[in-house]
Amino acid sequence: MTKPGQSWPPTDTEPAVPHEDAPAPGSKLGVHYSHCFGCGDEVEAGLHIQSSVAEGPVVVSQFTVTEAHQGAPGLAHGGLLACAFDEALGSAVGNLLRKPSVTAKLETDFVRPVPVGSTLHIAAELDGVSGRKIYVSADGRLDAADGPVAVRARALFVTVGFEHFTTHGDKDALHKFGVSDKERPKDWDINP
Ligand SMILES: CCCCCCCCCC(=O)SCCNC(=O)CCNC(=O)[C@H](O)C(C)(C)COP(=O)(O)OP(=O)(O)OC[C@H]1O[C@@H](n2cnc3c(N)ncnc32)[C@H](O)[C@@H]1OP(=O)(O)O
Repeated sequence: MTKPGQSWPPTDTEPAVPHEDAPAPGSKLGVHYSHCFGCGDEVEAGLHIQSSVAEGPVVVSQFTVTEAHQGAPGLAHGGLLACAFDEALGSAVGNLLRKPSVTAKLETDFVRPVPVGSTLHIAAELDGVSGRKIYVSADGRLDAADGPVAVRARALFVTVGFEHFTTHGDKDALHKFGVSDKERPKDWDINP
């Protein structure tokens, strides 16, 4: 992917304009799937990320690091932090554009250690769209929205069809969303 100093997005893009049905700035975003490791409320050791819509094509998320998320003693595991950014970036894409999309590429810069007990404030912004490709980036700041940057991330999401989840996913779990083998629910316009 891009290296520091290279342009981002890496290709010509159109502005990422939020969908007319996207939640308004200030809206809290709920759990998109209760078993999601990033936001799900039924995953005890999950990240329990909470997100809301901000001004601009931006979603802000908070993630508090617990002992379940350690790599070194008292410090967050880098892979866990990447996971938090995947969720925060995906939440911006899914909720603002309302197109089912999956992460194709995720790049993280770990700028400073993130201790257990600290809360990362992640601001994810849609940077542009090129066909099915959606470019999005985020900063994660320690313990306050204006705290020091601890992690930065950039990602490419690719919009997929309904069949991505029905073909590759768990059909029984999808039935929870009212998905049959043939029919897509009318309101199923973001990721399950
Ligand atoms: C409200 C909802 C909140 C949701 C939050 C959820 C956050 C979590 C999101 C995830 O973690 S999703 C799970 C992790 N990701 C995956 O499992 C995706 C696995 N990969 C795939 O399924 C396919 O590779 C993929 C759908 C991404 C692309 O396959 P396709 O066959 O549909 O498309 P194609 O390979 O033609 O790629 C489309 C475009 O993207 C480009 N592309 C794809 N992968 C790329 C890559 N890795 N790097 C750069 N470009 C890439 C590709 O070159 C092409 O560019 P062009 O249109 O310009 O030709």
